[in-house]
Amino acid sequence: MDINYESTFPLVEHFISINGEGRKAGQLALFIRLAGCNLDCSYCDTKWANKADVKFEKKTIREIVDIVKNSNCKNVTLTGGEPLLKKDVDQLIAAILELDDIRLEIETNGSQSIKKYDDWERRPVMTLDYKLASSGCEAAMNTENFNYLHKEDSVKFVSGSRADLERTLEIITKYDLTSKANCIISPVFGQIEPVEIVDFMKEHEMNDVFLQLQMHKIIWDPNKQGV
Ligand SMILES: C[S@@+](CC[C@H](N)C(=O)[O-])C[C@H]1O[C@@H](n2cnc3c(N)ncnc32)[C@H](O)[C@@H]1O
Ligand SMILES: Nc1nc2[nH]cc(C(=O)O)c2c(=O)[nH]1
Ligand code: SF4
Ligand SMILES: [Mg+2]
Repeated sequence: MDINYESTFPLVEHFISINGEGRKAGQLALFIRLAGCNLDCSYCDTKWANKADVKFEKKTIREIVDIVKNSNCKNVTLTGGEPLLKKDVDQLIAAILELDDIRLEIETNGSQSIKKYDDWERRPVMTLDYKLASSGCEAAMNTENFNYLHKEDSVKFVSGSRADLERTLEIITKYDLTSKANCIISPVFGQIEPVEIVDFMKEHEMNDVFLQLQMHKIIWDPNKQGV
């Protein structure tokens, strides 16, 4: 792929923290957060980054690659907002993957196609949300994406109710998702007790599914930015 290193992206923040979510939870990671989203999930903890008037810095691919190099982090998470919406994001992804020894994860909301990455020689790891009813955005889900999952990818179900958990089970079963990728259930923070999720997993013998709590919201104030 030809990479135009002068292409720019709206960077709202970048920081090093422990990854609080997903299969790399607990490891240090550099987070690169881009502004703007096509969805408006009821529970979104990053609504500020999606506002039309959010403050951002226009950063070129060259500058973002420098941020990655200078971070000395092996894990890099590209998030937002919705990172896959951005024009030329594939060039940004390819440029980061050109660096040695970098594990790149994309946090994506499940509405954007991941098909085109399927045959990349080096491909980022996808953490793909399936938005449930309590998000208000389930209609936007692109289930064709389930055909393009790789084993190291994750499908994340952020659940806020018993109805969300039942739908999670239905979707995992219908698309045989545990055989395709890691399946993760995470509570909508503060909306459902984690024990209710564990009880549901036990009740339905969901042996191949991971429960995940957003670790950064336990370590720091849940509303703190930049962690
Ligand atoms: C802020 S989103 C950005 C990436 C992308 N837009 C998405 O939704 O996957 C990153 C992750 O945070 C999760 N998230 C957002 N608000 C949350 C909340 N209140 N409780 C639990 N998870 C939340 C999302 O579901 C998503 O998995
Ligand atoms: N510590 C920490 N881990 C995270 N993993 C995914 C995040 C995200 O917002 O995409 C996130 C985040 O915002 N903070
Ligand atoms: S898709 Fe992600 S960033 Fe967009 S509103 Fe939902 S949780 Fe927030
Ligand atoms: Mg977050």
